[in-house]
Amino acid sequence: MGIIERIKEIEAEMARTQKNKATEYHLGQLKAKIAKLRTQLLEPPKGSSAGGDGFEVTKFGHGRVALIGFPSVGKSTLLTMLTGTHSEAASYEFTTLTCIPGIIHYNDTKIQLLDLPGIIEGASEGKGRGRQVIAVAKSSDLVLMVLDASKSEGHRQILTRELESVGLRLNKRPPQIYFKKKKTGGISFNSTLPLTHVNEKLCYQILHEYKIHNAEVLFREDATVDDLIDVIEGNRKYIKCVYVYNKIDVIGIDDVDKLAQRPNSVVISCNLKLNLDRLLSKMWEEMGLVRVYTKPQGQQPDFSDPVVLSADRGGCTVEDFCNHIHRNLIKDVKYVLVWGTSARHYPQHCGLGHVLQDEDVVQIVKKKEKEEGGRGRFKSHSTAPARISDRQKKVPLKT
Ligand SMILES: Nc1nc2c(ncn2[C@@H]2O[C@H](COP(=O)(O)OP(=O)(O)OP(=O)(O)O)[C@@H](O)[C@H]2O)c(=O)[nH]1
Ligand SMILES: [K+]
Ligand SMILES: [Mg+2]
Repeated sequence: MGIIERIKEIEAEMARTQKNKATEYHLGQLKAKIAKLRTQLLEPPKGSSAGGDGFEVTKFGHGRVALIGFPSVGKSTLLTMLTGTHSEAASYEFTTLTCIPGIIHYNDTKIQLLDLPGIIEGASEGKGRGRQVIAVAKSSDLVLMVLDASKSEGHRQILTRELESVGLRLNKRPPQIYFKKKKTGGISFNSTLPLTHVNEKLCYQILHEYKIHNAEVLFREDATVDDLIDVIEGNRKYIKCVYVYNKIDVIGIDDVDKLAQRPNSVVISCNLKLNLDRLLSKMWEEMGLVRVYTKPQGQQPDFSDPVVLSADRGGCTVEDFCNHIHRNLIKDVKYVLVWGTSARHYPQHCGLGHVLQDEDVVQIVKKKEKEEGGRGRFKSHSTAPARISDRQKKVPLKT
């Protein structure tokens, strides 16, 4: 029997089993069995080079966003509208057969947008190009799940299930469970608060299923069995998702209103160019990019070319900022001056651990420079600011 059939069989057994106190251990065990099989399913078949027939697209820009959705919901139309790169759109399904990258220029940053073939139920098990599409989703910083506003809400659930079954977790943060395998000592099970979903025995049983007999487990939140399995598997990818309801031109205003009020959702119409600005600003917000402008001593900051940092990827501290400019810079830095929302007063003297925020301006004071009387060797890009916000106007030239 193949892995998919075995998963189906266990799912059927779970559906048959009544949920109660007496069956919770058995159900937990079955969940762990399915999780193990799904992980097996993700491993590339023996003898094949990993991801050989995937959609290899080089990462570009400050972040990557993937368009995921059923066929003909308008993914390609949207890519063409937002990036200016043409991607063929037509009224028949599976018009797009590969991955097509475009670039969104927004807030002085470049974001790579990827158009992809439509996926359908069963994608995670290899239907259509589902596996390749999902692999691209996994490599992204944000998923835009494109939905047809006139179609059933069930599509969103089906797609979410497909993505979840391959280890993607949308709009969730990693469970607050500390888990560490040990060589000896048995299982130590602790929690910092009362648990309502998992007890010691259930935890043992799940670990037993994974043949783990020595480990430290500490629950820091009232997590579920599924959370515990996610932590044990350790290969989950936590990714943000915005639900994009396209084609609102074909539904009534009341329905548009309802969809717009759903969490993490944006309603748009590509045909009528409705609400695309809102989509872009939501996308930007969710990506959590932090633009930091460098200010050479005695000059205007360069407001056209920010250093772009991200809390999720690489971090946003002064140290991360310095490493971004040059990997050897850090050892010469004495302190930095910071203007912007992260500063308590202007300018604030900050150390390497200071966490920067979007649109901060930073001047680096080097160890040597100070001794030499502050002659800046720091690279200046331009003196003419391209765009100055009110906050940025407060940065004095002289400093
Ligand atoms: N009414 C309406 N139709 C739209 C809108 N956006 C796209 N369409 C139409 O929907 C159809 C499918 O658009 P595509 O962009 O090809 O959709 P897709 O999701 O890329 O489709 P596949 O590549 O086949 O998965 C086309 O006929 C588009 O003209 C919209 O806002 N409103
Ligand atoms: K299409
Ligand atoms: Mg398409």
